[in-house]
Amino acid sequence: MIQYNIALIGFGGVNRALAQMIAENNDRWNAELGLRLNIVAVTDLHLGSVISPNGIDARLLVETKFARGGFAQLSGGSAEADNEKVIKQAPADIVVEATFTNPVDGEPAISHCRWALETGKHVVTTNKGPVALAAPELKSLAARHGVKFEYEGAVMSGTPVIRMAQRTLAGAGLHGFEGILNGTSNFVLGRMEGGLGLEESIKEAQDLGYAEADPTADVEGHDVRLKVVILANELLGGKLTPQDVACNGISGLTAADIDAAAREGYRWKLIGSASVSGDGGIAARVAPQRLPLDHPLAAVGGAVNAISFKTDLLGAVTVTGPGAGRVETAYALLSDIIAIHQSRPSANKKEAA
Ligand SMILES: NC(=O)C1=CN([C@@H]2O[C@H](COP(=O)(O)OP(=O)(O)OC[C@H]3O[C@@H](n4cnc5c(N)ncnc54)[C@H](O)[C@@H]3O)[C@@H](O)[C@H]2O)C=CC1
Ligand SMILES: N[C@@H](CC=O)C(=O)O
Repeated sequence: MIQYNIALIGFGGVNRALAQMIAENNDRWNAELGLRLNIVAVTDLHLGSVISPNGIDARLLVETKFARGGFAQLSGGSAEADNEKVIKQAPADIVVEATFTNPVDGEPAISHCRWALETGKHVVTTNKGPVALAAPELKSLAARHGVKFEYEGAVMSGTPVIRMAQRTLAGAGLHGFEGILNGTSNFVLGRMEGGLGLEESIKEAQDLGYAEADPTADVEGHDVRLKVVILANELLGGKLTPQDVACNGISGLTAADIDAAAREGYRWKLIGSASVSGDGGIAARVAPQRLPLDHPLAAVGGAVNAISFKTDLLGAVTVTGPGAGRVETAYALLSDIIAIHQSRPSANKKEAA
């Protein structure tokens, strides 16, 4: 059995859900995978920070109602969120970055990842900022320090599309994709079809843990734009920045637009897409589209996402699954940790034997 010490950066919906999973599943993971997770540090802008080399009881972390600065009441705790100290000094093997996504410059999450990798710690993250805006730098930093930078949850939450496409569509001639890549806007469109207003629908998505800290990023398409950049760069060999992706969200759609589409046998969906063009460039965009009801993406409802990969050998390969949610996204972090566990040299030696 291998025990991984982990540091949680940000203690909002996703990292709390991961702590809850740890409280409930360590014994099963040990039996099935030969690993256990031990939380040795947590830091959060509002709650403060705590380092405890022997481990913090995951159940106590999720069950305690901490007030602002409340980590000060824990042994080794402080009311200040000293992220740099926690990331550099905590005895963690893996840093779990789940602070807010900053779509403009990716900070402070990019710095969090840099500090971790530079001090020889693996990083797993659901934060789209570092992946969309600094992946080449962070991957090369990871390689130089012999650690991993993993980010499956940055696109489609717990639905494993990045690793799946990289590994199982290799050689199929992937040349493009289109998909529903934002759970909040898809949920909101569905609620508006049912007669609810935009603001009330967004509020529901927030309560369910789907929306970004600033939900403008969801409804204006900025979140999908980051995901399109990530997929185009990871899977199509692009070097896109968000500025390369034309972007329109759903905030301009009115109840009348939605009703008219329904009467005419269509449904509005926010679609992110990219394709390799004849000259080898990549054309990418985010825009609401009116899809006929028999289109494969038209039936995808709620916070579910779907992506259709366009390949030479298989035609379209469509994957659908959760696109947002606290537990769903925490699962992506777990899947990254398992990927790190399974890629360790001794695991590979065992497989080869
Ligand atoms: N909730 C979801 O369905 C999904 C979320 N994500 C991404 O995962 C990340 C976390 O999401 P949630 O947990 O839902 O967000 P959240 O808003 O519930 O939690 C973020 C936490 O980070 C803390 N934080 C913000 N800035 C900080 C800083 N500088 N230092 C320390 N703590 C800081 C906040 O106090 C908050 O507790 C975000 O980047 C989000 O875009 C990705 C996929 C799905
Ligand atoms: N706010 C995002 C969360 C996942 O990336 C969404 O709704 O899809």
